[in-house]
Amino acid sequence: MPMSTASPVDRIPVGPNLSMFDPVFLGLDEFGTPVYTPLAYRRLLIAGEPDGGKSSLINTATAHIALCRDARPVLFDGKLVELGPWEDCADEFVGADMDHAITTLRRLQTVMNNRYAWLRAHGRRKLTRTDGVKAIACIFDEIALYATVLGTKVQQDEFITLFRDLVARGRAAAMPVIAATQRPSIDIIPKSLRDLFGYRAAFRCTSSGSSDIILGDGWSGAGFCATTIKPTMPGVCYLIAEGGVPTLMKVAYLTDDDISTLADYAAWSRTGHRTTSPAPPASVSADVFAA
Ligand SMILES: Nc1ncnc2c1ncn2[C@@H]1O[C@H](COP(=O)(O)OP(=O)(O)OP(=O)(O)O)[C@@H](O)[C@H]1O
Repeated sequence: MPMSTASPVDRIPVGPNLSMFDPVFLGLDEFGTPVYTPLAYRRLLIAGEPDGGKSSLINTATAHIALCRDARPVLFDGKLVELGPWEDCADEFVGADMDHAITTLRRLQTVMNNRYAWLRAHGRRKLTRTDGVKAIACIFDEIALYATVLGTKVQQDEFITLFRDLVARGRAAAMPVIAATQRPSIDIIPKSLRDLFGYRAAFRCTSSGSSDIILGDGWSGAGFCATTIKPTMPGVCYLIAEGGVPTLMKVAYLTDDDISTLADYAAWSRTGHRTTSPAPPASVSADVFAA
């Protein structure tokens, strides 16, 4: 059968078996070693000044999640443009709408409670790959918008309470959280919330205090400070993992074209509908996406 005209789908290697429980390639460390982390049980905080490269990390993670058969992405993006390309891959996409944000968080809390009830009934402590339950990956960009700008004070407080509960309890229920902010300040990321994130990425900061708010107290004094990342080094961050030492790394970069191509493919593999053209090429069999 002749190949159909080249389309975005043709350029993507078919990978129908990606799993939320597989390690995700995030980038390279300063020695050129690939940095991988599984996301299924992670809470990842991404913070730093504007233009530091937070979007590249959030998009790299979102791309993996969108391509996983066992993941259900729930996206919050008050700015609409960061996660917007992935909307067709998401179970729920929340924009600059506080009512929608709170309703969605309440639904997530209910699902989380149900998952905990199931775990308890089965004498288990956490969901695993073999349970056949999909991970619900909750991705927020930018949290400050929901926590301080949109809606009323009462709504912002409810948002923060529900968000904190999701971050605190989501892990065992296979409901990982990835949250980004360009405001690494104590009012947006109080220590009690920061410490719930086992993984934290500090992109360029303008003060050692901001860097410590992300990485943890004392790291700037120990020589790990995101103020040393120059404006000419977008995509470079310090990544700290539970109990470890911050690693300087450069995150993988997806161009806007890469993102739209991947999102198109992921949307088609999930829904049968393309985001940018009507049908997948005949050269790609739908069988490879069977559960
Ligand atoms: N990993 C990377 N490699 C190379 N260039 C990068 C990388 N990440 C980001 N950049 C460059 O830096 C620019 C700003 O990056 P990005 O939009 O991700 O920053 P940001 O921290 O998300 O900013 P904002 O907070 O304003 O959304 C990008 O347009 C891109 O040109």
